[in-house]
Amino acid sequence: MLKWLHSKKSWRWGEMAVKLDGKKLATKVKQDLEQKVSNLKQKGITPKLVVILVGSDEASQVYVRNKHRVAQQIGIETQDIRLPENTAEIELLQLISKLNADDTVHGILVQLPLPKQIDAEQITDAIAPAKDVDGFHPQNVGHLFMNDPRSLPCTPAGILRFFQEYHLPLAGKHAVIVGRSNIVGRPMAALLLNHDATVTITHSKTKNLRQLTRQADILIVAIGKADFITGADVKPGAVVIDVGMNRNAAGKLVGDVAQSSVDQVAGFLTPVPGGVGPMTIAMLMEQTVKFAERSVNCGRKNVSNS
Ligand SMILES: NC(=O)C1=CN([C@@H]2O[C@H](COP(=O)(O)OP(=O)(O)OC[C@H]3O[C@@H](n4cnc5c(N)ncnc54)[C@H](OP(=O)(O)O)[C@@H]3O)[C@@H](O)[C@H]2O)C=CC1
Ligand SMILES: Nc1nc(=O)c2c([nH]1)NC[C@@H]1CN(c3ccc(C(=O)N[C@@H](CCC(=O)O)C(=O)O)cc3)C=[N+]21
Ligand SMILES: [Mg+2]
Repeated sequence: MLKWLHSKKSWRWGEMAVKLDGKKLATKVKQDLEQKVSNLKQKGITPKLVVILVGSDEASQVYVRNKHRVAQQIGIETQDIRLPENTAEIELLQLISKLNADDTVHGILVQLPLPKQIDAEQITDAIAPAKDVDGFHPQNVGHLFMNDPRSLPCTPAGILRFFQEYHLPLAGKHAVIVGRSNIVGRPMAALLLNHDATVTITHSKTKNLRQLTRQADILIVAIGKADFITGADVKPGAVVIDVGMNRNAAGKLVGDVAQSSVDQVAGFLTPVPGGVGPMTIAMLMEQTVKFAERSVNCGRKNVSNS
């Protein structure tokens, strides 16, 4: 269905961009996963994801709730661990070490951002690479950059899935990424490079950033500033991926892209909500199931933390 949509489409002036429908694609991913989970359950294995949330950040609570809801739809077991804002780093490290050693746990996710007394790097380093569903552990980051990925960060993985589903070519395309965070911009760059795109990474110190975005065949925007990219910054026909999640003055969820103006220029565009967000969660589920499946292939019931 989505494939058909794209094959009939070529971009023309004055046409609106094709919407890259993350909600729909996530539903498809989830249906495939339901089958895989049911196969695993017949072998006596229930995929299990543990999500840890420290403190009471409001946006984080919404995302964590969404993760549990989607897991439940698919049949993935989740454990919801809430810790107070003033939790000490050592307590969180001890909890992670316990979960690393627990053979019934296939994936561990510590929701970011963390309160300031906790060093996020210490925490990502502590999660066993084989249970690192976020792909944030330095070992997994290294594998990704060496084009031998073991665990992919969910947001870049979800974005890649759009290109595959809609048959949008990557090889030789100029991809410009706005933002260089460890969770989106940097791993996205590595993933696109692995797929033979020519990648430019831009950030707050970049000079003439909008001259670069206008050259992009593929534009990925992940900075956290509403309406940062407008139609004037986009090459006609480009694929534009809006990763941003911002609340505007009216309390409405908006991305980093001025959607109505970019819609007139881009060939393809992800909406907010219903674009990258649902795909991020779908990829988290997919990774959890993969880790659980690997535990079967190892001839044991569960993955060890080595
Ligand atoms: N839909 C989803 O699944 C997800 C959405 N998000 C959303 O994406 C957005 C980005 O998140 P995240 O990557 O964690 O962001 P961070 O805040 O960690 O990083 C922001 C990046 O944007 C750059 N930046 C900030 N302002 C500008 C500017 N004016 N011009 C150019 N670059 C700028 C920063 O540059 P510098 O490095 O120089 O400071 C930095 O690299 C947020 O809105 C977040 O909520 C995030 C993860 C998943
Ligand atoms: N360890 C860790 N891993 C993450 O993957 C991680 C994280 N920390 N911290 C925060 C960011 C952000 N993130 C989102 C996930 C889902 C939606 C999502 O479901 N968005 C919906 C709407 C949600 C709403 O209505 O507010 C949508 O775009 O349609 C958004 C953002 C994961 N992140
Ligand atoms: Mg979205």
